[in-house]
Parts: sequence; structure tokens; C-alpha cells
Amino acid sequence: MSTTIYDRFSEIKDFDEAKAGVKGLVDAGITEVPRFFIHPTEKISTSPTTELQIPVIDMKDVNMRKKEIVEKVKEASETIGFFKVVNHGVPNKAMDEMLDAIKRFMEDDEEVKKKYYTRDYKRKVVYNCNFDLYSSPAANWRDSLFLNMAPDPPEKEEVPHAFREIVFEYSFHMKKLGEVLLELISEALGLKPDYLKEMECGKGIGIACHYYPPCPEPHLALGTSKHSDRGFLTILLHDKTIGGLQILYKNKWVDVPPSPGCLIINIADLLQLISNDKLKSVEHRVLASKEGPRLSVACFLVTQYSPSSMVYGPIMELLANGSAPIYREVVIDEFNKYYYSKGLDGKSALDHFKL
Ligand SMILES: O=C(O)CCC(=O)C(=O)O
Ligand SMILES: [Fe+2]
Repeated sequence: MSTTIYDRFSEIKDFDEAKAGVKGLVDAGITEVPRFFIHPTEKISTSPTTELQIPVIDMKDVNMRKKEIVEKVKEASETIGFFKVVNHGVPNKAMDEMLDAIKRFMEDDEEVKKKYYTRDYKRKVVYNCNFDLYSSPAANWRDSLFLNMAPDPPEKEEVPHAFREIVFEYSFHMKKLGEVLLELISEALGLKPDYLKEMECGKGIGIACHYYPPCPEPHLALGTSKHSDRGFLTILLHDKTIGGLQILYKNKWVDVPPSPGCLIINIADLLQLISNDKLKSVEHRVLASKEGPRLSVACFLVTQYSPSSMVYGPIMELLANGSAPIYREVVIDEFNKYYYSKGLDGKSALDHFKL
């Protein structure tokens, strides 16, 4: 083993054992980004295109306007893989309170936060810095709190104080909106409305609360490196004023500016897999910034979290016209294990499951 590799590992380990995250570094007054956060320049540099605006879909009176909305969801899900929704039924107050809870938790006393710092994903409440800290090529400039809210939510006492009042309510809204979206997407695929719900694509709800502290050298680091999401569908609430989210469209990065009140929906890997590539799980990332903290809440609709022996493969009805399956059937535990071990390394997990 070379000395450089050894040094990198122990630097990461020391950082992890301090349990203070990126925020701890910023609070300590660092002016340079530690080496293990440095991404190769070509992975950061960007000349974003303005060619594309993410479609905004108005969900008002969704049942009355179903046909029109399904068409829009279909178009966006088959091409850009992302769309925004307005009049989605999630109260602004609940969204504001979630963002506020992230700030309160992350800015709480280090000793309070440390109690939740872990890499044991069997726990329902996990606070750490980079779930893939030890496996990814370079760490990301963010701290996160993961709450595994469905199907088996944590006890109230297991949840940090800052989230105790709001996260159960937020999770209820996510489940409700998730079911409507899965219905629209089922219909967009030409399936009966409750098809994806019956497949349990929205049974599990994982909520990732991200806190991106200001970065002293944003040209060297990333907030979140290029990745596509693991589950079926993601409902993303992002910062009201600080941008940074970019999605990859036709090999170019597209800026997604803040849009208070909107939620951003994206197709994730397992939906691409079961739709046999009809729907697109598109790569995205978050730039680091001198401005901060940037806050976001990513709600992942997944099937039951591990251990899960559920098996998913391309939907039979979608192969009825003679299309060949692109993916083999996958046990969820195997998919999760592969996704986690690979980390956010910029490559799609889906390739691994292609026939
Ligand atoms: O913070 C964001 O805006 C995006 C986060 C994200 O992509 C994720 O958690 O998968
Ligand atoms: Fe993501």
C-alpha cells in the first residue's frame, strides 16, 4: 500500500471519528478544503446550458385533469427524468418547518448531534457525513441526517428534538403525494393506475436531510457528486434561495434554480429498471458554494428497506410488444448492497444489472 493511500484513509478516519462533519471543519475555521474532499477539476468544471427549463406541472384538480397531467408526466419522465410540481398538496408550512428543522439539528450542540452519528444503517435515524465516505473517490461537502420513516417509522423518542414535531407529518404528506405520482406514472406507462402502488414502489420512505455548509474553495469540491437515485422516485425539496443543483441533459449540466413552493420530482434507478428504460433515471449533482448553509430534503420512495427479498425486473406488460428485457431480475437487498458499496462514484448502478 502506498503512503498516500494510507494517509488518505487515516485522514478520513480521524475526520469520521470526530463525528462533527463538514460543519465541524467550517466551525473550526478551516480556509482550505482537506485533501479527501478534492474532486478532479474536470469533474467539477461546468459551463451549464440554459437550453433546458425543467417542466413545471400544475397538479391542481389532478383527478379532473388527469389525462392532461399524465401526458405531461409521461413526456418529462421519458426524456428529462425530472419535473417540478406546484399545487402538490404539501403545505408550505410543512416544507418550511422541515428546512428549519435541518438547520436547528445541524446547528445544535456537537454533543447532541454526536449521539446520532453512526454508519449503522439498520438504525432508523442516521446522522453522518457522506454515507459513502470510505468508498467514494472523493468526499462531498455536506452533512446528512437520514430518517427511515416507512413502513416502520422510528419511535418519537428516537428522532432528534428538532424533527420530532414535523417529520411524521412531512412523511405523511410524502406518502400521499408519492401515491398520486405513482398513479400518474403507472398511467403514463399504460398500466392500471394502482399498478406501481401494488408493486410496493412507494411502501418505503427514506428522508435524507442535507446540510451543505459554506465551502472555502468551491472550485475544488462538490456538494453532491454526480449520481442517479437508488429507489423508484424522489421528491426533492430544496433550498429557497441557494441554488447549486444541476441535472445532466444531453451530456450538459443544466442549472436548477431555487423555486420556493415547488417540489422537484425525479425518476430513480429502480423505476428505470422496471420500466425497461422507458423512463429515465437522470444523473444530477450539487455544486459547492461559498454561500451557505444550503438545505435540502430528498424523500426517496423505495420498497421496504433492507432486509428485503423483494425481486424486481422489467414489467411483463411492457415487454408484451416483443421488446427484449434490458435488465435481469434483481433482489432489492442485492441492489442496495451494490449501490451502497459503489457509492456516488459518478457511474450508474444500473449498468451492473443489464443483461
Ligand atoms: O441537495 C439536493 O438538492 C440534491 C440531493 C440529492 O440529489 C440526493 O439526496 O440524492
Ligand atoms: Fe439525488
